[in-house]
Amino acid sequence: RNASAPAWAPPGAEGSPALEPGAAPYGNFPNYSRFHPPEGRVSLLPGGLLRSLFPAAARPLLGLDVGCNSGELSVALYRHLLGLQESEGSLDQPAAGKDLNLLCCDIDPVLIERAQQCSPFPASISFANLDIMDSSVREPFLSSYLGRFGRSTFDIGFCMSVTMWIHLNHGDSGLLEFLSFLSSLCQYLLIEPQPWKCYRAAARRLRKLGRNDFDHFRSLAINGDMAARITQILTKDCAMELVCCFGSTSWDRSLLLFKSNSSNHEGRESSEQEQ
Ligand SMILES: C[S@@+](CC[C@H](N)C(=O)[O-])C[C@H]1O[C@@H](n2cnc3c(N)ncnc32)[C@H](O)[C@@H]1O
Repeated sequence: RNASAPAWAPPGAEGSPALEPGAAPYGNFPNYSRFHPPEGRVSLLPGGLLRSLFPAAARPLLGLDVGCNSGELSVALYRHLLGLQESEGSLDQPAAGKDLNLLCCDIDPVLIERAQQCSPFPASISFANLDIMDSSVREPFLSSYLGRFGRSTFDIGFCMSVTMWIHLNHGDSGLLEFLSFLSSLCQYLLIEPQPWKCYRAAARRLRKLGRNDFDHFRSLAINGDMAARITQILTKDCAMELVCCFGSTSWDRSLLLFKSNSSNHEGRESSEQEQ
């Protein structure tokens, strides 16, 4: 690794002038998808996933992508889950027989602007600048989006390579609050947690630079096998069950799918009503 690149940067980011050390304290790397391409992760998900998770849903499905960066993974997920080919644009009918609306948010307004400009599916994928940890803003914002569909929760949430940044910036309590919030908001949750070695690298690099933003790091009691810890929190404290682990990507990260056991989710209500 090039000494001038941040240690928490994606592999291959060496020497990129856009990745100045300390320039991305939230993991808000520009061009992130170039270094951590979406294909490596979406290809782990079965194409018919939505149909198997929501066999009875007659209405459009709603998804929330937290920490979407400039949207490349969001668009790839949308295409993959609906069975659309790369060449197909917004006029094409989803082949998987499901209608999906995605709300994608990120704390970085510049990344969101880029995502909005490049989105091939503006009618179905919305990008919004939102700090998901700011409850005074997120609650009205998300309620307003859900309200447009007459809903109060999402069918599925995506949280890909985001938990470490929430954890480093907001500590153990922030991570617990974040997971609890997501589990109350989404019937299913797909999470790609960063492993602990990434934390060490991120904190070490910023410490060397004299930054103390990640003071939380030394006091984190939630540590070690992060996939196991996050699974434990979601299943013990957040009334979710682990449905599936889609395996590790070549970057040693698991894709974990959880399902809420709570009866608050409309997906369950509507499929029960339909029977
Ligand atoms: C490492 S990138 C992952 C991007 C994308 N999810 C992927 O996996 O390709 C982490 C993203 O989370 C965003 N992020 C971090 N903290 C956030 C917060 N509190 N609210 C919203 N987005 C946040 C960062 O800006 C960054 O774009």
